[in-house]
Amino acid sequence: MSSYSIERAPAGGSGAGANSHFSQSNYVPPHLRNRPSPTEQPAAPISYAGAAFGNDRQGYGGQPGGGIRNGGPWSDVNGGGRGGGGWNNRNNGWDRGREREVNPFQEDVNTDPELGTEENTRINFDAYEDIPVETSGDNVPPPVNTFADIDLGDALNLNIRRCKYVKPTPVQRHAIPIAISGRDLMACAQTGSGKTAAFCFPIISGIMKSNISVQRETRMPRMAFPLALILSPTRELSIQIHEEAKKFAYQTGVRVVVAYGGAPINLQLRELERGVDILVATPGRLVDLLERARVSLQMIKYLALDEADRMLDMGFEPQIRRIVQQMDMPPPGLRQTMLFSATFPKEIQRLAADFLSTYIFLAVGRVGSSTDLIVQRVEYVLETDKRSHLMDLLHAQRANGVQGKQALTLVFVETKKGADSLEHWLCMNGFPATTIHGDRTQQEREYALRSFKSGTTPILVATDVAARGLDIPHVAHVVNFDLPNDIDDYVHRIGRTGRAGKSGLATAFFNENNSSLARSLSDLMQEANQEVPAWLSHFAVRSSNGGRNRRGGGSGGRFGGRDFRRDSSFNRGGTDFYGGPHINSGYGGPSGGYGGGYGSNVTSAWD
Ligand SMILES: Nc1ncnc2c1ncn2[C@@H]1O[C@H](COP(=O)(O)OP(=O)(O)OP(=O)(O)O)[C@@H](O)[C@H]1O
Repeated sequence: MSSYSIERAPAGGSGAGANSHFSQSNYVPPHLRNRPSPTEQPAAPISYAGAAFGNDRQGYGGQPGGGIRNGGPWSDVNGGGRGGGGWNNRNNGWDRGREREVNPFQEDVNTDPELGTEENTRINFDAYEDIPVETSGDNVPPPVNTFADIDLGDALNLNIRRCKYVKPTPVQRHAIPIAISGRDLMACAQTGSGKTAAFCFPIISGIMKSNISVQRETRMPRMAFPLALILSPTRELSIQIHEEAKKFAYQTGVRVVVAYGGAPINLQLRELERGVDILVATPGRLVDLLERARVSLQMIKYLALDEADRMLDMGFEPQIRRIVQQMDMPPPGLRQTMLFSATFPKEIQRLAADFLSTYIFLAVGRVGSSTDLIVQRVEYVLETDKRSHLMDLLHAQRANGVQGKQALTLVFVETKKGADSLEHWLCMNGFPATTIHGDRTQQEREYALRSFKSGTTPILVATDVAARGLDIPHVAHVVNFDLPNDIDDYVHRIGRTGRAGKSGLATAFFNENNSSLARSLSDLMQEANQEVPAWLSHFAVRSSNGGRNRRGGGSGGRFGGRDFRRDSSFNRGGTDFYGGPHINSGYGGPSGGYGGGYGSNVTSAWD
């Protein structure tokens, strides 16, 4: 490995971030881009009304609990106020003359950012310290130990302190310097380990520091020209990323907008018209906006796919190809592309290489592994006994005083109908529950999430729509009432607990119908130092000739997280995906790799 200095990043590097001159730039906040040139119209004097942080809009009309925090983007527009545009350590956020940037920290607003004594500082970082890290690719920039080791800009640094992030998590330590240096990145790190910030910080910082021309936008005033696009597979996850990104971008002058299906498009169009730097979107709604010619991707400098393996699997891949390859987005090399997930089957890695330019592969922990912060239990339960078994678990929790807002239970089922019926049954039996799945309206889905988060209904019955990415504080227990067919889906589901250094419990109901998962489940549990019941090991042996899943259950192969470019079978035919074997491995992983083939589980696009 040749070491790489961020300060010495070449100005003409492969990605957009390579233009990281840290000098004062000509960056123009989006609300000013359709105006005459800044030289003709001097910036208004800064008059940020820092004390008033109220929001004069309500969430959904008539819905209880529709406060600002959980109101989602349908309620995040405030009224008047005035402030100054600005970037980096100028001290203000965007301002359209009519509108002031809402403070996303809300009740934290008067908290001195220096006083980092609250929730996120209690994160158990020791839990992450001995995690093996693998990086591969050319000239991998070295990791950092503190946020201060990277010049992210004063305004962003202040927001990091407001979030009470005292130090970077391992994926942030490695991924942020890579992304800041302008390199494309495929990053894999365990659930709940801080991947959102790992791609948001470099994007926000890059936009703050960049020289962006306003030329193209002035030609088509009704069309939005975002500089960064963050795609995610579900509406709720896009909403969450938007909420996070708004916190990180507060008073940086960088404006973040969200667009997702199921919500009125007119409101989203209005938000886009007001200007957008970072667009967070689900693929279906974005295609709609592109077809209406209300968004152009020609100025995209940063593309991030969250849950990238899901975004590139069979349910979404055509839409993603359409957005990334068939519209007006700059090609790899002219944009910077970052792919993040906790799981990355090799077949998907190979596909993903189409979207990347000489990228760095980063794995923090083994690809697809679960964190050992989660205690995993598997119980043999016949289909007919599942309800009474769940009831026993819930009664036991109640008897132990584990209930209410501080101990939420998320129950995964296979079907939407099953979700509704289980929810009804739980409510009838004295356990307030709600449900989230694809047959509910978006309003109902968001309301259900709020009701769950607030503890009003401390049980949420969900399909896989809630399996990925959702960061819900206080989920103490995940129950796989119906196990998924794919071990990666299991990893994401149980990852709704045990996040950010906190511990959690995951219970799975297993029976003959789940035989094909036995091998990979028992391997996964073993790897995470969990107790594997003897009966599950028997199932694993029995099913290892017939089972088929991503980890190679059928082939008896070991699962190992690593860069697919290191696997010679993927390099047959003379394609050099790799561009030089510069491999830094914190652990001597075997070369087995996935190998069982990517299952033919077609998942529908959820947005
Ligand atoms: N440096 C940090 N210090 C403290 N808390 C952090 C830090 N970075 C992230 N967090 C918190 O950790 C939690 C999990 O982060 P995040 O949702 O980004 O995880 P993730 O890796 O994307 O998970 P998933 O794979 O499930 O999507 C969030 O509540 C976030 O605010």
